[in-house]
Amino acid sequence: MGDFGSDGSSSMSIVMYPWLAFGHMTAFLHLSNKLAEKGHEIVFLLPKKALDQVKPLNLYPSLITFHTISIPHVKGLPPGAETNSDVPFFLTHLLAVAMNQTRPEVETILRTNKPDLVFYDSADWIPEIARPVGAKTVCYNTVSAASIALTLVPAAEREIIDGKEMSAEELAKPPLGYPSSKVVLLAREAKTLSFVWRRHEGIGSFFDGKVTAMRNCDAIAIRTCRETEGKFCDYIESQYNRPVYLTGPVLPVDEPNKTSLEPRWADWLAKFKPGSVVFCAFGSQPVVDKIDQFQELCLGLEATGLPFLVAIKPPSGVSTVEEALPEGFQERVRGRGVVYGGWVQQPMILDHPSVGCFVSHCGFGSMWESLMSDCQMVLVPQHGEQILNARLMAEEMEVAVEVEREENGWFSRRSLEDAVKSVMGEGSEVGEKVRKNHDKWRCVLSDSGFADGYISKFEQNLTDLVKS
Ligand SMILES: O=c1ccn([C@@H]2O[C@H](COP(=O)(O)OP(=O)(O)O[C@H]3OC[C@@H](O)[C@H](O)[C@H]3O)[C@@H](O)[C@H]2O)c(=O)[nH]1
Ligand SMILES: [O-]c1cc(O)cc2[o+]c(-c3ccc(O)cc3)c(O[C@@H]3O[C@H](CO)[C@@H](O)[C@H](O)[C@H]3O)cc12
Repeated sequence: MGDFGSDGSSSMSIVMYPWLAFGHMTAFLHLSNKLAEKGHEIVFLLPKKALDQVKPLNLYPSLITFHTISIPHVKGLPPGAETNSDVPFFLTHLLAVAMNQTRPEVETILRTNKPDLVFYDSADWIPEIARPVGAKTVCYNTVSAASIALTLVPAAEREIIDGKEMSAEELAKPPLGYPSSKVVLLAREAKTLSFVWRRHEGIGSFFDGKVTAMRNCDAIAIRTCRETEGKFCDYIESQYNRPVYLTGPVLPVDEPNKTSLEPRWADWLAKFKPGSVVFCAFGSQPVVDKIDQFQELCLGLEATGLPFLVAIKPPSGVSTVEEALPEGFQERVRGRGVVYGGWVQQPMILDHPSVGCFVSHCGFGSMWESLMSDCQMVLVPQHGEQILNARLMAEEMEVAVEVEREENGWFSRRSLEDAVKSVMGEGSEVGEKVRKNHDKWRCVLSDSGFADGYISKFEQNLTDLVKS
């Protein structure tokens, strides 16, 4: 490599400051590992509370240094809230306000470290404080290109009259030039997008923040690849007139000395036949909010007759998953079904030989992990972005089955049971089709040169950017 970096060394010095959500921090850390593997130095900014959970993912402690940031209390947030997991969805904007208040601390860090590059996704003021220290900025998006293309491009701007909420039809309308008729939302699903354009005092809307973040950076990066989302990436590039760099899937590789699956899950899973267990996980944030929908999920899995392991946050109104379980459920499924409210090692569970099906909320991280796994996939997306990821997987790539919902958005135990049986049942036509397509995609994505090729190209893009 040529010489680059402000001090003329051959390694770049990078600061990362992801949005205060585990799905984002985890994705930024996986990318940090890939860049550290190439010899670059990273200072990773995160809230204190997140450190214990994120630290074990650091594969290069000598090159990736964590720096904890104090997240101030903002009126209206639960006491001690530091990440999205501590905050109900409708208060997320207050967490963004709190993140904005960390600006002076981050500014000091940048002045001290004088990095070559700063990566961020939510803190749209990063370019203003990075430029004076000579750093280039990369707005790194850990969500699908499709979800950015549908709502977060200049052409998706909406005129909000007197703070009036938009109709579902208005929310569902793709922006001019949007490149897909399949990866779209039904009107009832688009209601979950109303948060995107809703204005909040002192901070504007989510749309304003993201558009500012992408307009002001030196380059936009997206955790995706051309093979799955090329047309969406081209659309974003044309909308922002900024270079769009792709990192590829950026999944953690199997390390020879990696930690093993917790014995309690390894031992439990070992009791079942290969490929027989249904693993169900809904990401790092509480997503199934209503207790009756939470119970329907449990009852649907019970009805499949298959062994199952669920990792999910409790719904609103209760503090543990046990309190939310349907009556008599634990007794009925004892020995073959577990619902757990804590953190599990999802990638290792997906890798376990006994696990044959993944019921997922289709967060973008989970989407990549499931594509790389051998599991059959059933999708139960909850919010706009996850619904778009699900459409990409079920409609464009045809590698998964999405659970059917009723007009009011409700999914029944029966529809979940049917979806699981359709992919797990022997001789099922749908099951065969998605398995075949999934196998093809896994082959492409797990080819030894595929992910490495993306990272090498990405590193070259960064090098050119720093030198420019
Ligand atoms: O118990 C758990 C829960 C989650 N995880 C990991 O945490 C990550 C969760 O990320 P996901 O993207 O799937 O889902 P989240 O809902 O947490 O993320 C959210 O923010 C990031 C976006 O890219 C997602 O699309 C959005 O849903 C995955 O890598 C998953 O393996 C665990 O390892 N254990
Ligand atoms: O729900 C969403 C629908 C959609 O069309 C786009 C997005 O984009 C993002 C996003 C996040 C980060 C980026 O760098 C770009 C886009 C979404 O992010 C999620 O927003 C939630 C509300 O603030 C937040 O709770 C969650 O942590 C984010 O992952 C959502 C949509």
